[in-house]
Amino acid sequence: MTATPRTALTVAGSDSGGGAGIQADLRTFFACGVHGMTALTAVTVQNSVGVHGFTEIPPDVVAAQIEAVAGDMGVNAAKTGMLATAEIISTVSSTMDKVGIGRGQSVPLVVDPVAASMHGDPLLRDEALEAIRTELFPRATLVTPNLDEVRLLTGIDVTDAASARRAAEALLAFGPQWVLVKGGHLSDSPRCVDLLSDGTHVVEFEGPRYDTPHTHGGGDTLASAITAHLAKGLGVLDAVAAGKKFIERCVFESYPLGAGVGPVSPFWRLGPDLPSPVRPEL
Ligand SMILES: Nc1ncnc2c1ncn2[C@@H]1O[C@H](COP(=O)(O)OP(=O)(O)O)[C@@H](O)[C@H]1O
Ligand SMILES: Cc1ncc(COP(=O)(O)OP(=O)(O)O)c(N)n1
Repeated sequence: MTATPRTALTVAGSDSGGGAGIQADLRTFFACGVHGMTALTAVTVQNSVGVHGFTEIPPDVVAAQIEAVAGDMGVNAAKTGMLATAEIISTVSSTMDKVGIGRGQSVPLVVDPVAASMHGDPLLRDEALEAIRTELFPRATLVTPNLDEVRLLTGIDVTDAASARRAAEALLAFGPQWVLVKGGHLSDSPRCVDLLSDGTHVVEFEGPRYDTPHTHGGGDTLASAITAHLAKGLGVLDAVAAGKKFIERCVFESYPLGAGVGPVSPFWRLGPDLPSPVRPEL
């Protein structure tokens, strides 16, 4: 018997293609060495070419999943991804308070404000954006929007470092402790720069931009790697630094699958004997 591992909870939707959503979160938690737990919010019909529809889980069932694992197994850090509706967002927000997860409580909460897939297919009902701003963001230790989500949430079009800083300030006004503005979509930029701010510290995490179309699940993988490192006891700055290093390599190791966009790969972390695009014969 070994020691009890650290635990991370993801509250998110299922991607039937296995590259994003709860599947990406679980494989990232595993690769980062924490025990992953799930509260499913929606079932998407999804593959490499897009999201063909989704069905939500009843809010009381979402709450029951969170309470079941928090009460019995304990949660060291949590993240939210696709939440689909305003009702689910409200229920998740109040349940997080009830079980002691989120800003001002002992367990950190990472909020990835998933609104649409990379193909532009909606993953959030239109009326739910306001609930993300007013109910979820004030409870977040860290929020991790991509540039499309920044535009939806603040109206700010991020084109450079100065507008990324303005966007971070606008997002901090909704009440999260930290904001990470992800720069992956600035495809004109030769480097991928993610800007982290709590209003006092402003840090740019800069890395290479790999020339690959296969970045499905990148946002989920980054947010869950950060969550895993928070679960292991790192502070936000160190957890984001570790998450950025992790996602860089996952993008480098991404692989084609299906006719469209393939997923980023956390397999590299698990050693040379596991399936990896660098060993295509497997
Ligand atoms: N081509 C790439 N090469 C290296 N890192 C990338 C690449 N594309 C995105 N990233 C990184 O992956 C993470 C997710 O970024 P982004 O694509 O902006 O979010 P999302 O997947 O939510 O749309 C960020 O850390 C970003 O810098
Ligand atoms: C079920 C589900 N959740 C989230 C996403 C979006 O994931 P993300 O990591 O932002 O990746 P891309 O959509 O950019 O590939 C999803 N597609 N499905």
